Amino acid sequence: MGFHAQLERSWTASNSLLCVGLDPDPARFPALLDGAPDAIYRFCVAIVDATADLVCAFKPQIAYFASQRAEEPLERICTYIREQYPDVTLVLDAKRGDIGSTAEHYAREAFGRYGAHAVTVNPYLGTDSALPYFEHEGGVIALCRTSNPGGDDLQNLDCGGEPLFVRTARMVAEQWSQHGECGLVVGATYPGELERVRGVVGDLPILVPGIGAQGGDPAAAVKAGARDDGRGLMISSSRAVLYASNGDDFAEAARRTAIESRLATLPAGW
Ligand SMILES: O=c1ccn([C@@H]2O[C@H](COP(=O)(O)O)[C@@H](O)[C@H]2O)c(=O)[nH]1
Repeated sequence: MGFHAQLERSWTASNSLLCVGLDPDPARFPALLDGAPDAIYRFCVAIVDATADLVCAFKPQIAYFASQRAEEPLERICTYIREQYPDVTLVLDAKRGDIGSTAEHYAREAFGRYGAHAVTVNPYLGTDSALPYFEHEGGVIALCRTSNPGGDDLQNLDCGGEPLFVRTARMVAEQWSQHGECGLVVGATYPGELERVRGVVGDLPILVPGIGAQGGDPAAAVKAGARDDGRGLMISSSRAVLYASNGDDFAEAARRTAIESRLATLPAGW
């Protein structure tokens, strides 16, 4: 099943726009996992089990695993999500971008090694850098207007009468989408830009990080970015859910925060 069909299935099954990000930081783990064998895997699986019925997507961020030499646990976590929660979409947050011959390997990493339904990419190298991903079934989610303030440095530069992030959205919707299934990343911290991107990209899915720890307003993100049918968004929160408690109750606390975040991101009428 392709990325878009998988995501529609996830929205139907969960009635949720919430995506939980898996950004495991052992320094913030509860004491019961301190120095424990396989702590990253156990932490992530506990979070996944506690929140899977509340989310449309999980989004592991690869740097948190690679910096801990934990790519092999990440493989097992991805397999676990795919096997135990087939209704949930798996987005690998990798933000790769390189020339085609190297991008081929990034695509094999995301879709072959980790079995992601979609992967985030940096679009800066242009259309040919994305083509190797489209040799696979998975989706390509391009950075468009990132959630950090410094995103303005380049993404808001004038680009022939429109900001670069709008030009990026247009490129993905009009050119990349001819080759395969796409989406975009727009931060919840910039609802005005999110609304503008939705106006350019039609029904394409938008991954929206920036609620929770980064302070984005979930309701404003839904209002700005949801499609007419209320779908179209994966609104992502990582640290606020993962580290809701650093006690033995971390999984229950994560679930409580995920329940609140799901409610805060429910479109009107759902
Ligand atoms: O524009 C972007 C793109 C990606 N991210 C990633 O999302 C999570 C956010 O974590 P929080 O703890 O919810 O702030 C993280 O993995 C980032 O790498 C983003 O924040 N903004």
